[in-house]
Amino acid sequence: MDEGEVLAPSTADAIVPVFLDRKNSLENEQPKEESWRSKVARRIMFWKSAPNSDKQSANLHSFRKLIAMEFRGSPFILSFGLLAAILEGAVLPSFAIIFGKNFNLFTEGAHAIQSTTWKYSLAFFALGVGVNILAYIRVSTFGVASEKLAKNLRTAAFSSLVKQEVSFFDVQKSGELANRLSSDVSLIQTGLAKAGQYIMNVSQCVVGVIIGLAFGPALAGVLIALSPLIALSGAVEMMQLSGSVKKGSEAYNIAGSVVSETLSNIRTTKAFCAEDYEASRYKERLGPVYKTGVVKYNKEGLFLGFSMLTIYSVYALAFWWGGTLIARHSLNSGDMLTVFFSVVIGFVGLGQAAQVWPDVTKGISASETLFEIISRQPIYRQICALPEEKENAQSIFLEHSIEFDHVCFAYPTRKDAIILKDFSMTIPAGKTVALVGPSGSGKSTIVSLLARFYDVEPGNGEIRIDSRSIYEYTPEQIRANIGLVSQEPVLFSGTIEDNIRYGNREATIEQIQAAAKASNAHNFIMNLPDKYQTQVGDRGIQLSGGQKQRIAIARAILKDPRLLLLDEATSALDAESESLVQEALDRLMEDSKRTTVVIAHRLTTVRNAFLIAVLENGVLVEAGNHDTLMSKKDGIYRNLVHRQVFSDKQ
Ligand SMILES: Nc1ncnc2c1ncn2[C@@H]1O[C@H](COP(=O)(O)OP(=O)(O)OP(=O)(O)O)[C@@H](O)[C@H]1O
Repeated sequence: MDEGEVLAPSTADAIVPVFLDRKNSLENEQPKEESWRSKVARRIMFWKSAPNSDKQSANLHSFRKLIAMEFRGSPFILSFGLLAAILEGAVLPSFAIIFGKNFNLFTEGAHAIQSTTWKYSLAFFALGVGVNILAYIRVSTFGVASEKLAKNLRTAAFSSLVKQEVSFFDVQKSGELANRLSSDVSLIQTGLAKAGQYIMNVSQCVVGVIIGLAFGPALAGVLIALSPLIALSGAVEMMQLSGSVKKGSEAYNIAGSVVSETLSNIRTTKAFCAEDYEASRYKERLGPVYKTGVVKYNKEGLFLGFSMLTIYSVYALAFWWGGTLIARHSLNSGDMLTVFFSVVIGFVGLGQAAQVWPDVTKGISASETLFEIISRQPIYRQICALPEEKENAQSIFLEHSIEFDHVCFAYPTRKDAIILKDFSMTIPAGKTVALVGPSGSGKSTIVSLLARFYDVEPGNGEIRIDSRSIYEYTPEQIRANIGLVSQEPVLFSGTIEDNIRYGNREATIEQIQAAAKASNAHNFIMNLPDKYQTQVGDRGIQLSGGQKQRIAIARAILKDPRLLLLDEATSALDAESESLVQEALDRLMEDSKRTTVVIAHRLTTVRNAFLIAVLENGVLVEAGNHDTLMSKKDGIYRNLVHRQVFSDKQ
């Protein structure tokens, strides 16, 4: 196979799946003749989710997956529930048979009533006991199965979500995704629970109609012929109701956004004394919710009344026709009542089935969007090395250098804005390299490319680690060797110990304390009432910026990474915190096995770096150590340093 050859997904038997939607750039790619490329035979494979051609087939597909998932999870429970639902549905109209027979008995005189009526009473009681047991089995089995399904779906969706590439989250709103896990799964859960009722109702309808036809086809036929009328009135009522409910919830969603926005930004609201303003904004948006509610209840009353009128009209006709048949001796009174009640109970079942059907379909369509998340494969660039080369790549990491070779990069969401322009730089292993330059010049972008948060498109330059393309490693292999401390240290709710342990989940408490000591965090932690067991609050809100930063550094120390990425780790701190954090960082950078890329706003913190790279608008404009760059008359770095010294003095 030629170097740089691209295999179609069907022919590539990739070791690691690769996902990239960059057809255009591929077409333009001109593979360069480079010696490192000949070291490994490799293939590039591209994968893209096949678009769903047809909504209905997608729904059906998701439904099948859902059922398969459910049966895999709890085959016994659900089969048992299904059987119970069918039997329960059949029992309900059967009552009409006993009712009809008992009625006929009442016309046969006192002796017959006294000697036989207890049998019918017993039969009624037996049906009651049967329905009781079957209803319990149906509700509990479908309920348990739906809980189990919800748990499985949430787990699968969440683990798929966290595996997606970073650019996925640039497009998708995290709130919306979280909402899917909550509301879509609830819809599916309700759908499944209601499916039990639906099956029971359908069985009730079928058995009711069969009994009716068996006992009095002439009457049952008329009732069945009128059933579309009942169904139509019920459907109109349902459509009106669901339309109003949708409008109501849409109106409330608009109002509800004020609540979530205000509560999540409560500090800003308070700082601007905007509590009353927000309250009145909420009240104003609740206006349409109220109006929709008024319309909804008026319509509900009107259509309920209309549907009741239709039902009673059908009853009236049925009794008139039933009476006529009795008068003609075509039907006895008991059978007339059996037919009437069994068919009516059947219709009631049909009506109830129609009512729960929207919940079932909502569950099915929610499963479609959820399965989209579950089955989505992350898109990233991967060059698959031969197995032995791959193994080698994992065991040796960053022994020589990192090279950026004519890298051009634009973010996937803003393809027309080129952030890095023909950027080349070599970072020797074991050294500290600083990136400086004005805001927006692309410093953090370089860190993101190293952490494989984003990938450089083929043909737009290369990033190499020890002369091997960074894309021969999987993102996980790279990240396992990286420690990232960012400007905004992110802590998770939990204890301080939990947060430091994030760097190495196998670490002992002694190792955690050693890391905290090295990051100058141990002393402040020991002064807290619960020490390492102190809860840091949501996103670490109960700690100061400097404290959070030192915990983030302890986390990075515990990981003991080969490559340390410090993205303005001290910029938001006061002088005292900064010196404590800087001290911790210096200690972390000291390790001769560790390579460090540091972005620093304060240039005093990077003067000891082996190499300082100055960026402007994504272009490397200067590079060298502090002394070399300071010796350059009118040098950009020199000017930046002078400007900063001047502003510090002021
Ligand atoms: N996820 C993203 N999607 C699209 N554009 C982005 C994204 N992240 C950054 N950018 C853009 O890339 C450019 C470079 O940003 P970058 O964060 O790399 O700059 P920087 O030099 O680190 O800036 P600062 O010193 O302010 O952190 C900016 O114009 C920014 O708007």
